[in-house]
Amino acid sequence: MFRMISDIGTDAMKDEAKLARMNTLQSDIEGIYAKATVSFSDGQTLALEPGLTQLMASSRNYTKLQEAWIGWRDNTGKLMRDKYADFVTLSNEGVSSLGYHDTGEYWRSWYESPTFEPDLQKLLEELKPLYSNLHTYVREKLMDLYGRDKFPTSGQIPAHLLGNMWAQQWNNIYDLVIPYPDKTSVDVTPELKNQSYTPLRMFRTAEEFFKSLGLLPMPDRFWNKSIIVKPTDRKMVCHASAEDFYNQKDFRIKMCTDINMEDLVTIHHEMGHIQYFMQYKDQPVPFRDGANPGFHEAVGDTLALSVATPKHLQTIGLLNSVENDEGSDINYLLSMALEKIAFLPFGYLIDQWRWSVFSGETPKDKFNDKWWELRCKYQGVSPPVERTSTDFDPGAKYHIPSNTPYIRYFVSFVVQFQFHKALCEAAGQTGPLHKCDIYRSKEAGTKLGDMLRLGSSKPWPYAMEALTGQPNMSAKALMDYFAPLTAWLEKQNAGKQVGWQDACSNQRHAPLSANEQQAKKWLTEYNM
Ligand SMILES: C[C@H](N[C@H](C(=O)O)[C@@H]1CCCN1C(=O)[C@@H](N)CC(=O)O)C(=O)N1CCC[C@H]1C(=O)O
Ligand SMILES: [Zn+2]
Repeated sequence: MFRMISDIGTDAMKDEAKLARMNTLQSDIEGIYAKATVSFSDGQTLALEPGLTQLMASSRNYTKLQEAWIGWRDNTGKLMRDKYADFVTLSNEGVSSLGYHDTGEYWRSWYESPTFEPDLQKLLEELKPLYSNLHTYVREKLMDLYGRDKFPTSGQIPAHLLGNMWAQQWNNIYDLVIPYPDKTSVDVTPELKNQSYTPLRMFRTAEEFFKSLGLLPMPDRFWNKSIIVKPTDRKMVCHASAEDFYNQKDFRIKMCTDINMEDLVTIHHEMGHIQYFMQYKDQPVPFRDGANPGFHEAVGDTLALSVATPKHLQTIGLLNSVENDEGSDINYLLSMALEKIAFLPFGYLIDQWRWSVFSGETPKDKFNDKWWELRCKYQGVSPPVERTSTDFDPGAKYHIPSNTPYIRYFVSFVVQFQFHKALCEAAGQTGPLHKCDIYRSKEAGTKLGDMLRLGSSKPWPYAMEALTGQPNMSAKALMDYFAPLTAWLEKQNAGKQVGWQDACSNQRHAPLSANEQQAKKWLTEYNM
């Protein structure tokens, strides 16, 4: 039932005036986020999409990145803190009449599991070694590029250097960390541009993958009513989304599509929601949901695990040659780790923060301290500049002002590898999981479609068992997928300080002395 009354549901809020106040606060907060831009010292003013997103992805100028990072937070979160605190109070009052202690408890109830929180913690712990090894490898490369004196002695990576406004996924710094530069590079963004792909062609390419599995095509109304490019005549929240109009025929995507690989993956993500909406459209309305919210997030990403393979990209003409050697393999696995492994602590900590706010554990004057306590501890990222309690950095991330729960993405990034493994088996693929492409497999499509059609009519362990043969969330498929990379990273990091201290320190590393620089240069050349 999460979808129908995901915020509170009007029927839950007895007091009309309080409901009106809560909705006003929510729309004020969303309005701040929607209108925010950053004006730079050089006179340039950028909106989040495409300007700031492209800058965070492609700039290698430490100071420019820092200016964008601070400016975005000054013009979003910093303006929301007090309103958000009032919103939390009213949101909790709303759910208390539904019988929940607070909004966080209500949101967790959608997973229908008394062990949901410890299960999540166990998954994160299982995945921590792989994340720590990736973090260490990336940190070393960034220290070489930006200088050790920019990095805290406690081991975190400054959050503005990871190619993304929130450091949530690091795929945009792939070129800075690529293990074997002379081997196949999987980034097809240049090729998308060379072949003058348009947003529509990107959407048609995604649809063709779904149809190749025997899944449902996008209906005409979808193509007529969706908005897939940033409108020039009016303001629109560009953050990509997919909506179900609950009339069994109207399903739409809104997205300011940029011509790059990241957006091609996002298109699959959004189209995965549409496919789910359509597959369960004949269920009674209360069952027109995902089996749990994480399942809804995992559909499109699961298919994108096939689409992103060099083999598939070659099949659709976006990669002209595929080399089958260890170096190309590691290059590919690292690019996937920058998107999937890097995300895990981020996907976990957003609602750890929010649940602690809803429960009352984190009061308003501790909002930002708690946020950086979690970011430093779980994600191993640090703020580029000192933060104060009047900052409100959580508010700089879409899902906080839009009040969209986030643990669903952590669940999705785990279960999508279970789904991928099950569909690869159904498709009769036997090689390593990261090379599997289920393209054109009707067996895989039937298996997935059968699970999607259930909607939320069965408990999610039933749906999980129907698809994968067992009822639990498990990190095993994800670990199997990345196994070759794990071994390679451990070798790369041998002798290095792996990991970071829980708390971020303000102290930075001393710069290398001249002869230390020289020694490092020789070492690097020698290792080559
Ligand atoms: C880009 C994506 N946009 C969301 C999504 O598609 O989930 C949008 C905004 C919030 C909910 N939403 C919807 O479309 C829902 N209506 C879907 C549904 O009905 O369940 C997004 O936010 N992502 C993708 C990766 C991680 C996360 C991020 O970018 O941080
Ligand atoms: Zn989604």
